[in-house]
Amino acid sequence: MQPPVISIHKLNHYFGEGTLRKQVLFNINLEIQAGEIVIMTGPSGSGKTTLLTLMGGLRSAQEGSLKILNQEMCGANKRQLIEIRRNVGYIFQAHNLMTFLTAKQNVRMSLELHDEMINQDLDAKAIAMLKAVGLGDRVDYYPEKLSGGQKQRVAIARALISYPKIVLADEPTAALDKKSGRDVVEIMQKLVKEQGSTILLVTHDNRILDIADRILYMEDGCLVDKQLV
Ligand SMILES: Nc1ncnc2c1ncn2[C@@H]1O[C@H](COP(=O)(O)OP(=O)(O)OP(=O)(O)O)[C@@H](O)[C@H]1O
Repeated sequence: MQPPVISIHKLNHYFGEGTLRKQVLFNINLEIQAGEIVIMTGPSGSGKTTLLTLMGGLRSAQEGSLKILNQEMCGANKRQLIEIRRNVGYIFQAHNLMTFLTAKQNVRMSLELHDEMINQDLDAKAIAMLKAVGLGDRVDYYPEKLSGGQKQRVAIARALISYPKIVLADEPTAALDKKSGRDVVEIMQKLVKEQGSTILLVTHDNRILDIADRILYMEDGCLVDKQLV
């Protein structure tokens, strides 16, 4: 059997220094296998985003063990964090598209960061990915000419075009109406299953819980067992 994509053991995390130091994650234990769709939910301030950013190598783990693709992130240096991020696709609530680039250029840009892509037809790859998210007729549009759902689909195309092993999504439907939110998560679900990626999605949106293989519930910095569906 393959090792888990993410393996967390007795993880604690703190913000602040000295007397202001505050513990926000408490004894987190978690394993996520390749190909799983995992949704994490729970009250505001419970620590979901903090855990997500640790799992994406966006901040370094302080105490306990956090392995991403078998690489220990606890005490990792900047170079190791950057290295691991190459395997992760990020999708945020605010899609963070570059307003001065078209949909195609936004998607293409994420491939330009990969050395092995030099000499490949990046435009063709970006267009194919935009088609996969249903935006084949919008490749040359600037973000301001796209709806919220369309912008989020560009963000998905941008995150998935490099076939990341791990996809992290933080509230990807928060700014969307019911129909667009549903479309967006179904596209994500389909593509990550096709690519064999693992997805971890943080949400308050109860309407999308059914796409998950597993639901985690976070409360006061702890992962708790709770039957949700
Ligand atoms: N950079 C930071 N510095 C200090 N405290 C922080 C920082 N980021 C988060 N916190 C605190 O850590 C705790 C967990 O925050 P986090 O954003 O992880 O929660 P969350 O469950 O994602 O909340 P939400 O659902 O509202 O996004 C909160 O008490 C928050 O105030």
